[in-house]
Amino acid sequence: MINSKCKHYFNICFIPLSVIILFAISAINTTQANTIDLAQFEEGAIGHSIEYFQEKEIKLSLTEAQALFTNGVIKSGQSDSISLGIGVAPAWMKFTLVNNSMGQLNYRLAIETPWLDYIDTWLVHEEKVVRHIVGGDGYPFNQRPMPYKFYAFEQSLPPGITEVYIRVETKGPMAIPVRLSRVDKAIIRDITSAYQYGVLYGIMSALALYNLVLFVFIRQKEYGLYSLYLIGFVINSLSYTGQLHTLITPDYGPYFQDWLDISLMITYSIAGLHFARTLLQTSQYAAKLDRFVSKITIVIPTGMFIGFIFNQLFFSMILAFILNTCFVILFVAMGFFALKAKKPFAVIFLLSSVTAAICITISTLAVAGFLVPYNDYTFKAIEVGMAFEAILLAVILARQFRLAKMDKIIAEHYACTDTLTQLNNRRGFQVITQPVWQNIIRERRDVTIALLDIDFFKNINDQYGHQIGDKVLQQVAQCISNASRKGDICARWGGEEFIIFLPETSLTQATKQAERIRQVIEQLEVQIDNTLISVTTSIGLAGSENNKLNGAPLTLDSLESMINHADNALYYAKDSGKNQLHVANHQSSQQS
Ligand SMILES: Nc1nc2c(ncn2[C@@H]2O[C@H](COP(=O)(O)OP(=O)(O)OP(=O)(O)O)[C@@H](O)[C@H]2O)c(=O)[nH]1
Repeated sequence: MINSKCKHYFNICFIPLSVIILFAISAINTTQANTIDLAQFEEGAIGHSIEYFQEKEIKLSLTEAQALFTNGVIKSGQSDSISLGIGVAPAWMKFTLVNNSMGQLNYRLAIETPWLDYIDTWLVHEEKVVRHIVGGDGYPFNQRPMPYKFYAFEQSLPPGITEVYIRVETKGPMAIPVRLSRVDKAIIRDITSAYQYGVLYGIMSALALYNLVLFVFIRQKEYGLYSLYLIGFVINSLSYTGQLHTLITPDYGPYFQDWLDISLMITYSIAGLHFARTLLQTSQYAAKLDRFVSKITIVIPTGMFIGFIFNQLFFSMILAFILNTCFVILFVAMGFFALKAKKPFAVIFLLSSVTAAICITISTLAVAGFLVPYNDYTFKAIEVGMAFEAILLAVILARQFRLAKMDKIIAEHYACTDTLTQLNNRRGFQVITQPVWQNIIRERRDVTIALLDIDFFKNINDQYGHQIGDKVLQQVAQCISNASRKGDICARWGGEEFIIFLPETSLTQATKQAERIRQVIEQLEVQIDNTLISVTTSIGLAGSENNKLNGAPLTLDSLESMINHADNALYYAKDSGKNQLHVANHQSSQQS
């Protein structure tokens, strides 16, 4: 017991731990030098090589900033991404590039967060400003240094020393991951990145679409919410990685883009939380948590909307970050509660949510420049984690779908089966015979109905008791089933009465068949302790000859009248002394 529990928890922790180790290994490739020697530098984040300070109140000119870099209090970058908080004063950064070769070297400089509003870069060579590059998402797309998802520009660096000064001003999070790459390397990285995002978004979009189709046809909430969650995440990811604004909303301006970013951020969180509530049915065993989740998805968006009305981006942004953090924590919490309540799929859900939480934390810390190094792997950890989560959640939904289908099949089976005899019940008989009947009419075939009733059954009940009566019913049903042909449809019609539907059988052929069954039952001996009980049956038969019943061609409605004819024939058989077969159409009886 303990072992299997340990195994469960080990499973939950193993994959997230592997992910952490992977990222820790990837962290080794970081830049440490203060001055960058281009002969030994092809590409990478250069936060460790940056010196920086923040403006106090007055906007500084380049000359004033240069003076402060020489005489003022400056800090050295301690991580790959310089991170200073949300809504803080503009930052100045400086680093030095050394080209010891004889010729020009082509490099690209990129700041890989798309939400920095105003970025100015000055390249100073031999104490002269050789280029001033203006950009940031505060500018329309066509005014940016290059048509790229982030602030980026390319430059031929002459032999000697080039000092780079960057000023960044933004209302959003001041996370500044500066990356320097040789242009050829940057292009290869762009292509690789496009493929990686293509695969990630492809998987997630396919899952979203598939579940959307399921939702449209099945109308079960969790499929729709899951789909919304994934679509929301993909669009949000496109937006915060700058790709959405490059492709669709390039010229809508920073105001639109900022509000779109935070709206998308909460959309997928809300859909995700409601999806988890519905899937895990938390209201049944974690009512308080469930209510909290519901409330938070109403209160925070309302607060953000009020912030929007009063144009308080900072306020709404903080609320969006709170909701996003709650989303990660609550997802895991719901998984734990579900595991405690022994809900099906809780282990898989917890595994997926813990992995996603770890990956989201890795990406957030990497961009914030805290503990986790900033690199391609750590920046994309969030997408990898979410894709992993999306696949596991899809597995849960698929298994749930299969179980629901099996439940339906089982329910249908029970609805159509007589529990005592395991033959079809009246409903089962109607369900099964309906398509066969249609086929018979279409193909102008013959069919016969036999109604069987156990003789003096009340006496058996009275003499031996109801339980023994049940046993007799079971054995008679077994006899009928065994003696019938493969295509015949047998059912318990009610009480001690049975019906057999004999397709492709004319009345003449069926008479022989029914007589055989009557004889088999007559020979049956049900053993109760030391007593042997014998029973007989009376049988009424009605059927078609040359696809006609009483001279009229069979129609869709003739099944009911054929059963009525068989019932009348049975009555006649009973009335004529029982233990005999009577054929309705021929108005004659056949005495055993
Ligand atoms: N043990 C048992 N008895 C049942 C069940 N369903 C119906 N019966 C009994 O079957 C008996 C049918 O009695 P009757 O309709 O008088 O029929 P009969 O005694 O067979 O008389 P004839 O049909 O005229 O030969 C009743 O006593 C019912 O209670 C059942 O599921 N189990």
